[in-house]
Amino acid sequence: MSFSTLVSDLTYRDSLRPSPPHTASTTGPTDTRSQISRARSYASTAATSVSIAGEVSSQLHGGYSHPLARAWQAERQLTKSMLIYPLFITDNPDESTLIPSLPGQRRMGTNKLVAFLTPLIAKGLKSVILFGVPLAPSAKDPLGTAADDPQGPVIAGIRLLRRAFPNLFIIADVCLCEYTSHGHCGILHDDGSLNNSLSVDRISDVAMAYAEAGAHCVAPSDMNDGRIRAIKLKLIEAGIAHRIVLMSYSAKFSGCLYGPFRDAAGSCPSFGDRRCYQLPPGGRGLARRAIQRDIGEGADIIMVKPATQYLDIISDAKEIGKDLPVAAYHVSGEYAMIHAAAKAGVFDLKAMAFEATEGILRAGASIVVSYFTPEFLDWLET
Ligand SMILES: NCc1[nH]cc(CCC(=O)O)c1CC(=O)O
Ligand SMILES: [Zn+2]
Ligand SMILES: [Zn+2]
Repeated sequence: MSFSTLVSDLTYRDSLRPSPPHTASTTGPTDTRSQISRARSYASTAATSVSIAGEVSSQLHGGYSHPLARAWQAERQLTKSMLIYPLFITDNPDESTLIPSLPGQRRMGTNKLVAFLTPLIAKGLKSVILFGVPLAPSAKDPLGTAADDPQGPVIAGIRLLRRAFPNLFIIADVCLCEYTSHGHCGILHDDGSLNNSLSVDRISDVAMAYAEAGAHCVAPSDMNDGRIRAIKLKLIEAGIAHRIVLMSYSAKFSGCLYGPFRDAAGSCPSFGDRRCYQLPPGGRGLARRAIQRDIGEGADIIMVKPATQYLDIISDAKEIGKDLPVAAYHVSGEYAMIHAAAKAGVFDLKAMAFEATEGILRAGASIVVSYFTPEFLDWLET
């Protein structure tokens, strides 16, 4: 064993010795004195700077005892401009109903939007994502015709919000499941499977209609293969690609966390499930391929959804797409779980909302779609 290995080995073993007990958040004067004298004794006994460094680097609390110093430990601190708030807009203009499975969230008609959003915008709301909810059963058909109805809730909502709130960034979720009679995210073959090419044609037409109505961003959440490329090409052809952000739900996993959303949007499939077009929860490689593909097809932002069960995917997305922003959707089931657990006394709602959202940022996201947005506008200063 060489001298330097011996020294570092001794230092390492010393660091394993029990240190004097101290209180959780502060280090008392005795403790500090004993550290200094121990550090000095290392310095004076043969031990080189290696062992001093070992002793000193075991002390981490000093770097984060103050709240500001704690905040500085995060690579990305949560700010209001990172948040996107989901809005469910119904085809009944005067409707405003609480959604039972999404505590505190409402389904609203266009006549209710301005009064609802005015105070939120005053508190710093920067962006919303719109979902259309046709309530009339007659509004649904196999092609999801209502999705781009010029009088429908999304297009009417975009026009209205652009006029009422010139600084609000408006995102339109693009999918057919809210509008199809079968509740699937595309157009089907006779055997009930997705017809990918017809679906992509239709989805890209719907995206164009939202972009032309004034959305700043279109966000296809359907997962049909090739839809990003199809939308980008149509945007280019129409000469509006330079002013529309294309946000792809690239890594969207199937699972049980979308239940409250499907309640809210009335988009539960009438048969089967979404497994053949949403990713299997264990499919990390598939998610990486989907992210790579969507970047190659022209996505400007990539999204991972759900969020807290998929932090590794968010981190993969940031690594694969290091030159574009990564968004995460903290979905309805995650929100409902936090509410239910807080109500049962498991934890404090606000503390958990922060912990979950900070985890999402730490993993690599810089944009978060969150039902907690109105609360964060109260909780955050900037
Ligand atoms: N394509 C529809 C869509 N867009 C966003 C969500 C989920 C959002 C949430 O759960 O909050 C869903 C549900 C689904 O795929 O069934
Ligand atoms: Zn869908
Ligand atoms: Zn399929």
